[in-house]
Amino acid sequence: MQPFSIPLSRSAFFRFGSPILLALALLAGLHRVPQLSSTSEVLLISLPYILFPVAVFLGELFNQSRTSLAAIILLLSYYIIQTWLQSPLSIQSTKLTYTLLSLLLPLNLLIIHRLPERRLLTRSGILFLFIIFAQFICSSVAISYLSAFDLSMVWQKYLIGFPLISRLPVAIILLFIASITLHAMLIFKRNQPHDHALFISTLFSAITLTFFQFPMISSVAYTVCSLLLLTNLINCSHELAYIDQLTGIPGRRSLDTEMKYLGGTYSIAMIDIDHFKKFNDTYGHKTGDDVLRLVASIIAKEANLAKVYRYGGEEFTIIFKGKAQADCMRLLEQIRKGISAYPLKILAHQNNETTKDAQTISTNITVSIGLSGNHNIDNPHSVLKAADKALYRAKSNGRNQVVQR
Ligand SMILES: Nc1nc2c(ncn2[C@@H]2O[C@H](COP(=O)(O)OP(=O)(O)OP(=O)(O)O)[C@@H](O)[C@H]2O)c(=O)[nH]1
Repeated sequence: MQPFSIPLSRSAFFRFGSPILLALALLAGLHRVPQLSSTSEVLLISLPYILFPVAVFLGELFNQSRTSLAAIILLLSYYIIQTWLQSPLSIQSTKLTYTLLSLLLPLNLLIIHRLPERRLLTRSGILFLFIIFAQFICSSVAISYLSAFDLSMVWQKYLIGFPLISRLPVAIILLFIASITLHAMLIFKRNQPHDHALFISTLFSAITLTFFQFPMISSVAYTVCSLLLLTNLINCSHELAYIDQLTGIPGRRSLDTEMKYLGGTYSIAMIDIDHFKKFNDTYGHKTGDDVLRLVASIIAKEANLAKVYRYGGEEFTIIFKGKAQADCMRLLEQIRKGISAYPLKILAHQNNETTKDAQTISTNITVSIGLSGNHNIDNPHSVLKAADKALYRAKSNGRNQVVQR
């Protein structure tokens, strides 16, 4: 179950909508490309050569190797465009290079989804890079061989084009549309950072190759694309630091940051799952993880506007800004009752922790809650300590209850 408090920048709508809006803005501005000085032109042409390697490096640093691979492919395709596609497409070898690049690029970006999220220099990463290299060599050989023949008949017969809109054959435009749709569907289905990265890469390479007749299109579109990939990676690093990976809600670091800025009236609640060790021991660690995710999502949903954090282990913290202790009791009781009444259907993995051996069981869990407001306490850490003491009392009073300071 997914947590309910996903920030806008990580939502599927944002990950889908923001590149689309930028792409539309870019398309709308295509006819109005300003006259650039030669220095600005050189700078613009150089930007993707600088930004994509940075994206490869950051992707490796933040364990996002699929984003790194996408950046490598885009860097290579940009090099091909700048080196071999600056002559008119009426030249046979240029046309062949353009067609092969437009065909292979979306296919390779699709393949990346199938690769495991490992570092670049592991077996799957090296194998993929070798396949890219092999494609490059085979394409070069094919282009130099086929350039000797007149292929205009084949071109017209099989790759029908609309020269007024695009130099790209309709079949390849359709391939781009299909792969963009697929990447978009994956964003809405599972919303992983690399789904966003591959969607961006396919979208902007499609724009470049479809509207190839516009001057500087590759430099502008690839620069926007590399900046979006970098933004995606920076977002990932923030997520790694501040979001708890298991439950998807903010983690301890977020809580520590928030505590520094707490002022005025506020209250803090500490929530602890009862007999959680027993869950792990009886049903296995994976079931324990499922329970943690579920409890996090129930608390995040019920807490309304209050901020929820995973404090660590099976403990959660809620910060109620602007609320005195007494004002939080009703909501906390609601959370406690909500969790204890939840008909848990969990996959019990037993001793052998494989999904195949798992069976569904129905059970219930309870939580104990300690609450403290900041009345007469001078700093947030002491308030949290007081809430923790109240939680301890809730445990020793028999669990499944809310106790205030
Ligand atoms: N599955 C899973 N278990 C965790 C995680 N973090 C901590 N735990 C387990 O949480 C359990 C906490 O157990 P205890 O602190 O003894 O508390 P308890 O069993 O909940 O008992 P009371 O708090 O006294 O009701 C330990 O078994 C930890 O291994 C996690 O991320 N996943």
